[in-house]
Amino acid sequence: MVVASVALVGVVVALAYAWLCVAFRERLALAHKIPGPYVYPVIGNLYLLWHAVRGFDWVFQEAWRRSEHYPRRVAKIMALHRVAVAVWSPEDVEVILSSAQCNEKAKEYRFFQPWLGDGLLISKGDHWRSHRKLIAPTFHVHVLKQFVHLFHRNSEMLCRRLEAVTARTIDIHDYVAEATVDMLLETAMGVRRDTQKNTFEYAMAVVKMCAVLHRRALSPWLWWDFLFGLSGEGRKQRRLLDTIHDQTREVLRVRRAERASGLRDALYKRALAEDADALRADAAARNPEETGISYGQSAGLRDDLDDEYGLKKRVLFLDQMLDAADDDNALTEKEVEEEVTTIMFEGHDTTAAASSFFLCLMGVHRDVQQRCVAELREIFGDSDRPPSFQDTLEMKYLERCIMETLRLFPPVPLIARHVSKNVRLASGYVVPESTTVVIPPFLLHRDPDMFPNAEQFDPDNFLPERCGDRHYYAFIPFSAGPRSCVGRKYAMLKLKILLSTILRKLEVHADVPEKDFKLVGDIILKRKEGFPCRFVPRKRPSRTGMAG
Ligand code: HEM
Repeated sequence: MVVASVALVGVVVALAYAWLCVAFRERLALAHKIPGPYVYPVIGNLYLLWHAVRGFDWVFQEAWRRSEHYPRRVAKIMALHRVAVAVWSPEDVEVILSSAQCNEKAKEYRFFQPWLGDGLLISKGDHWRSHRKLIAPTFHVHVLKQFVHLFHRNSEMLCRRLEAVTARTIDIHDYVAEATVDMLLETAMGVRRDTQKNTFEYAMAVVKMCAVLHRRALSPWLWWDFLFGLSGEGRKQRRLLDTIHDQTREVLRVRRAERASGLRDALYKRALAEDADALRADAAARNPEETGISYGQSAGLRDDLDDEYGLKKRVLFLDQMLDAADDDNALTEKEVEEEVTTIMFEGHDTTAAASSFFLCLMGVHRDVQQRCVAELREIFGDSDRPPSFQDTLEMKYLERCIMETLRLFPPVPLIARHVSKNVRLASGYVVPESTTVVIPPFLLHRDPDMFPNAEQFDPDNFLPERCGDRHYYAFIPFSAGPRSCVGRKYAMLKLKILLSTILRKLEVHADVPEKDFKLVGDIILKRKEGFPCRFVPRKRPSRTGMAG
């Protein structure tokens, strides 16, 4: 009886498999031409997921090691009729990111749905297009200039917290995560930090939520919503989402109340008054040609963040959302919540990771740190004055260090797209329709043809003369093309002000060289061991010479 049942199941599986092979023969034939690890019948490459039991840092290291087996920088994995293709040469990445047929996020992003709903990161079609048109102008550089003093004030507050723990080894991520949430609240959302409860709790809930999504993506038995809902991970997700969505609702409540009491833009106006001198100096120095804030050779790629409509309307992100909901009925209440939740996530955890990697690298490369400090002393002398927007344009070496950090440790280590029609890559392979294409900036950025000594930390990789001839798509920490990061200029400005303020006041020390970082390719790239650093107050330069 048992034998007969097993035989019956075997026959059903074999027939179903044979049917899939026939029904999807074109897709499978194209997929089989792409190199990849050995594909077993039925389970395909699913066996690779069992490596997850060895830990997620191990999965990341293993994928990195195996990528060396594919010199054309294309590889596929498959199971049944489903195919995923990874591409990490600039030419192939360009084909995918610039193609209108590849504008849709991969199906796997559905795991974000309970968290972000149909927010900009995962939405598609006309919904995405109309929301992007509303949101992009609120991150135009002319809006961002208003934020300089708010970024600085929050950076100073962070420095005071770091001064209270000098000489102790701390996990700097815990500190910058809270600070980057506070900055986001005070700038894009226009609400004062002190109107919000516990932003640290929110920041930590986001970190844990990314880990839940990562574990789910690597555990096929949790892909089914029903089973996931019953699992411990599902329960954890529900608890974390309560904290995260509470924060969104609280932000909306406060800003709505301010608008109702006629305090719209109050924060901005108050901040203007507080920092009027710095802003006046900034305006005087403003060069209309200079939109500032570059991000490597990708600066040559113009997109909707460069359009001049940002000049006409300088509205904060959250006010733009509320105007669209209250005045124009262009957004529903739910849509506003989803976009706020999306920006709250994308806008802080990415910059927290970038700052944490940067500070750890500075702590190890003391000579590079010294050059950053020397540049800051040229800009500010020995004055404590706050930075202006113009100052941030002078921070050329610091900018190169930030970009080199984003090259080696891109906060978003994987980008994934759904390809709706067959797409021929520059390498000649054809990605079949209905495929997930994965782009790992982490591997792309370590291409020795694009970056000599690709594994070394070398800020000179971003000297203008080295960027000139490099492929535009060789460095894409913010992605590229129509779905590029809407907050990239905001991020670069925030990073420059936050990191320059820290380096002006504090020396940073770290002991672990980057080759020993245990990386976890989570939704946002992290280190398994955290980001251990020590801070020491920086001595002021003497009149006769420079102190350390
Ligand atoms: C160092 C900081 C940042 C990095 C490295 C980064 C990176 C990225 C990347 C790679 C994408 C594309 C993701 C994908 O296609 O799956 C993206 C999208 C996005 N980012 Fe960022 N980001 C950063 C900061 C920010 C900030 C500060 C904000 C907002 C304030 C933001 C908002 C967004 C949004 C809304 C999208 C979705 C855009 C769309 O699909 O139209 N990001 N980001």
